[in-house]
Amino acid sequence: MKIIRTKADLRALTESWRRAGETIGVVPTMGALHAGHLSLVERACAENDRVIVTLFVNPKQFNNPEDLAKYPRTEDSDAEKLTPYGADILYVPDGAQMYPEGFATTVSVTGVSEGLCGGARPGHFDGVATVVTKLFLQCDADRAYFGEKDYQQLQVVIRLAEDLDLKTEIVGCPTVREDDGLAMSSRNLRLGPGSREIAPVIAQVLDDAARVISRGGQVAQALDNARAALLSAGFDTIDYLELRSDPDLKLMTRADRPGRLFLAAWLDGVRLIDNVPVAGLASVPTRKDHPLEPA
Ligand SMILES: Nc1ncnc2c1ncn2[C@@H]1O[C@H](COP(=O)(O)OP(=O)(O)OP(=O)(O)O)[C@@H](O)[C@H]1O
Ligand SMILES: CC(C)(CO)[C@@H](O)C(=O)[O-]
Ligand code: BAL
Repeated sequence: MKIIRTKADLRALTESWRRAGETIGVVPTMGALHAGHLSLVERACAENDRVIVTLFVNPKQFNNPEDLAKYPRTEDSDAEKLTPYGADILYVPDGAQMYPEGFATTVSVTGVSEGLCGGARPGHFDGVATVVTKLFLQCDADRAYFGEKDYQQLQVVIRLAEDLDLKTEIVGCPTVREDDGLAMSSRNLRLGPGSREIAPVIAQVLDDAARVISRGGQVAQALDNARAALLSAGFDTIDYLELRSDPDLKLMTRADRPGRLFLAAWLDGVRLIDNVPVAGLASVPTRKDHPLEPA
């Protein structure tokens, strides 16, 4: 696997692959690779002739300077972890390659980017949409691979690829979890040992709430119970815990169609996110069954 740092070197390679009629898959990352990322790389290698993994900690998607400063940077071990997978290139552009002086364009997606992480991290999805559009074009990508752990991001990217008539097909991949259920995430590295033990409560409360809701239980009550369980386990703040329809991410107050529960919460100064599917009910309980449920 070659490490490439400039757009010009990348272009020379992608053009030679194109001349040979080869397909190109891209896996955008911010590094600190774990088995979640590697599952995307494995799939990309199975479905494309050539694979580019990108590593760029994108300043435009961080609304919190401390979060950006503390983001893990582990290029050498990332390159080592990728070696057995057969990716062709690790593309590591710097800020000047991505945002040269005078850069003045933002890609902004409405609708699916609103609320959830878009509400809690103002400007975040503009930064993501702008950088992934550039990465798809720089890599001349036929396919791009994204994890469902960042489900709202996946929907934002699907929308922008369709709206901008990009040729890149967006492939969503399931969330990879630790044995105790915690969704793998680069930010997990920042949890102390005590917090690491508490963190899987996120997956447990989401699973419990999803089960209650898909059996017809009241959404508001299930979410209140989940919030109480998180706070008593030691989480400091809950940015959001919401039921949204899937895939348009509209707020739902009952599971009358397929939906997802979305959660972002702070533990030990680290912001963790997760989501789980909620099956739509075949027969929807009426307002009479649940008089306290909001309409
Ligand atoms: N546990 C996971 N399972 C599947 N895909 C994942 C997982 N974690 C991250 N990804 C995907 O990997 C890609 C790159 O993500 P990123 O580099 O931000 O890693 P991350 O672990 O999500 O880090 P962060 O701590 O910033 O959330 C994204 O498409 C993301 O959805
Ligand atoms: C897609 C992405 C690499 C864009 O910077 C980032 O948001 C991420 O790692 O999920
Ligand atoms: N995993 C999404 C990238 C971010 O948190 O900024």
